[in-house]
Amino acid sequence: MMLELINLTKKYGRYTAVDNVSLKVEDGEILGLLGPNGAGKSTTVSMISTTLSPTGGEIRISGKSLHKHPLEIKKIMGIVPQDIALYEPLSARDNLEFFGCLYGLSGKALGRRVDEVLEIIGLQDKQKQDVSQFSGGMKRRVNIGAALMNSPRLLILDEPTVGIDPQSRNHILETVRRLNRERGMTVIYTSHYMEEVEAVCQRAAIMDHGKLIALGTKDELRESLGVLDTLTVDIQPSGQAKAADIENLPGVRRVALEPDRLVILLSPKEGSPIGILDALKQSGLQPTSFKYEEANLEHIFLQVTGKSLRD
Ligand SMILES: Nc1ncnc2c1ncn2[C@@H]1O[C@H](COP(=O)(O)OP(=O)(O)OP(=O)(O)O)[C@@H](O)[C@H]1O
Repeated sequence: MMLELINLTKKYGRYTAVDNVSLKVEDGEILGLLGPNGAGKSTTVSMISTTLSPTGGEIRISGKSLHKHPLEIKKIMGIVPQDIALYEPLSARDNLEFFGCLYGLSGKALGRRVDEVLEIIGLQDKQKQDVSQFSGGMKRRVNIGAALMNSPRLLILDEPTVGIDPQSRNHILETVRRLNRERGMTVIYTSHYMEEVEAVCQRAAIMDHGKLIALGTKDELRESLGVLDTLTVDIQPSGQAKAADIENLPGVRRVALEPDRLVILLSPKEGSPIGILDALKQSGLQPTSFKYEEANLEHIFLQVTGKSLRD
């Protein structure tokens, strides 16, 4: 077990920003931390990175209490904060060297690690340029590089792709996947972008009003929350469909009947699209084509928080 939060709580006066959150992150896992603005994601991440101290509860990393062993544990963590913290007049290489020194590296070992990290973040060609000349996306990559200098086993990224160009964004997503795949790095990834979390993370934790309200793989969340999938079936315009008949099929929750199309909301737990298509054929309808859309994280999020992530 890489990380365990046990009843983690943070209060500001009477306001509870993180409310009794418990969760476990396995070794080698990428966990997405999702939530609308003010949900408590950054506060949670700041407690894990020791920049904030909890009001209650406990954080364990690799089985050890963070409160009791902060220095030892910080050696295995890399934190990429939301705000970029670099020395603008220095080059990318000098910035990485600086962070390496903070982690106690020096001499040849430092030089080697800087080369490795420049390769990981894909900025070997630009290593001599001052960071002040970099785009937002390139600065973000150097920021990630700084967190990688001590070869962390647990990497925590707080909204790493906000407001950057698509090329750097793709590079960052691929870097996270690569670090996880090739080095078995455990990653916590907070984001507003649902498709990023779907593309990168094995599980997602959804927070709202300081509470953890859902946790699991996309399929687990769909199942446990009863989120509905959508089956759209094109039918011969001459076919006679009766909404009532279709609504009685297993798993069907709602049917919209159009002259040449049926839109069916289906519980994946209780019914299958194949079963419905068969039943439609048997009742004399002729489906000409169909589209099945599984509920994605965006739908799941909307259902559990009642909000869209990009409000
Ligand atoms: N120092 C503080 N004093 C009082 N309230 C605070 C303080 N810091 C944060 N909060 C409040 O705690 C809540 C959680 O904030 P947090 O930054 O953790 O949310 P978040 O999920 O990271 O949102 P965002 O995506 O906007 O960063 C917010 O309502 C915020 O206003």
